Amino acid sequence: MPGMPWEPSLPTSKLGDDADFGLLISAISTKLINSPLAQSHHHIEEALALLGRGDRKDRCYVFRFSDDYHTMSNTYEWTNEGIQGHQHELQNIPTRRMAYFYETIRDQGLFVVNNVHELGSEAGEFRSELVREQIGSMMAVGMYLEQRLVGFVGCDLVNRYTEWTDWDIRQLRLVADMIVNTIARHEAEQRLRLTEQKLLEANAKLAQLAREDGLTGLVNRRGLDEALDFELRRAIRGQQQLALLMVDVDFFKGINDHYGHVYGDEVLTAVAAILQTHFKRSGEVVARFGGDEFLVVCPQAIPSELVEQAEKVRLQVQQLKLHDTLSVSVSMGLYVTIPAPGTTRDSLLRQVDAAAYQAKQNGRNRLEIAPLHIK
Ligand SMILES: Nc1nc2c(ncn2[C@@H]2O[C@H](COP(=O)(O)OP(=O)(O)OP(=O)(O)O)[C@@H](O)[C@H]2O)c(=O)[nH]1
Repeated sequence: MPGMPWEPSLPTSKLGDDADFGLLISAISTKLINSPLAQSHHHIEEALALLGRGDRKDRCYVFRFSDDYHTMSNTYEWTNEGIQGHQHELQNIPTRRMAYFYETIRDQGLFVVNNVHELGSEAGEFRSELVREQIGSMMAVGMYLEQRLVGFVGCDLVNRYTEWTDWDIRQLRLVADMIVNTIARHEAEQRLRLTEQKLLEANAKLAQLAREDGLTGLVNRRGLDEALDFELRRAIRGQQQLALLMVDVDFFKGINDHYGHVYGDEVLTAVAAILQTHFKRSGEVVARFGGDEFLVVCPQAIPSELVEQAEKVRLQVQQLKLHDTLSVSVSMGLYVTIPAPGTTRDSLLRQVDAAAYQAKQNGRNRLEIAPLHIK
C-alpha cells in the first residue's frame, strides 16, 4: 500500500511571490474549510479554479485511486477558458496503462513534466495520453489520508510549457492537502449520516419487532395494550363507540395433541389471516392476545356490521382444510361500548373475555355479545 514518500515538511527554497501565494492559499482554505457537504463538490472545483486562475494553469484536477490501486478516476476538474475538459473520459483508467506515472507518484509523491517531448519511451502510454490532450507541461502531487496514497492533484499547461519551480510544487502540495482534508471530512460526515440512518432504521425495526407476534405477524400483546389505550382515550374524548372482539380457537389443546404443534401453528396462522382480511379498516387492530386467543379492536364501530363480519370469520374458519380430518372452529365474544371517563383497558378486556367465555359455555363455534352497552 503506497504511503507518504516525503517528509511532510515544506521545501525551504526561496519561493516566488510570497504575498500572492499566501493570498491564494488563504482564499482556497476559506473556500474549503467550512464547505458544507452539499456544496463540497462545487467548492473543490472552485478551489481548483483559484489554483489555475490568471492563466497560470490550463487544467487543474483531482484523481482518486480505487482502494486496490487497479484504477484511477478523475473526480474534479477545472479548465481554463477555451480548454477542453477530459474528466468524463478519464474514469476507471487502469493504473497499469499509466504505469510510468503511477509508479512515480506512488514512490515519490510527485510527478513533474516540464516539456512532454522530453519524456522518454519508458513513459509509454502515459506520454501518448499527454500528447492526445495536447499537454505541454504537467505536474501532480499525491493526496494522502492517514499516510495512505488515495489520489493526486495535478495541473496541465496546454500547448505551452513551463519550468515548474519549488514554489509551484509547494503550492500544489498545500492545495492537495486542503482538498484531501475536505474530501476526508465529507466522507466521514457521509459515513456518519449513513450510520445514523441505519441506526434509525434498526431502531424502528426493533420497535416494530417488539410489537409483533413472531408466529402470525399480528400485533402482539404489548402492541395491543398500546393500541387499545390509544383508542380508549380517543373514544372517551370523542364519546364514540369502541368495540372489542375476542376470538378463541376451540379445543386447541386437542388439535395440538392429535395433530402436533406444527398443525397447531398452522391453525393459528390461518385464523390470523382470516381475521386480517375482515378487519382492515383504518384504526382496526388485529392482535394475538395470547396462546390461541385473538383480539380485534374496532374504533367507531357499527355493531350490526361487526356481528356480520364476525359471522363471516366464524364460517371461514369452519371451512379451513388444513388436514383431512381436522375441523377448526372459533368461539367469539363481542363487546361494544361508549366508554365513560375513567374506563380502563382491563375493564374492557374483562367484559369481552366474559362474552367469549359465554360462547364456550353455550356450545362453542358461536358469537356471544356482552349484553350491557350494546346498541
Ligand atoms: N401450536 C401452538 N400451541 C400453542 C401456542 N401457544 C399456546 N398454545 C397451546 O394452546 C393451548 C390452549 O389450550 P386451552 O387454553 O386449554 O384451550 P382449548 O384447548 O382451545 O380449549 P377451549 O378454549 O376451552 O376450547 C395450550 O395447549 C397451549 O400449549 C402456539 O404458539 N402454538
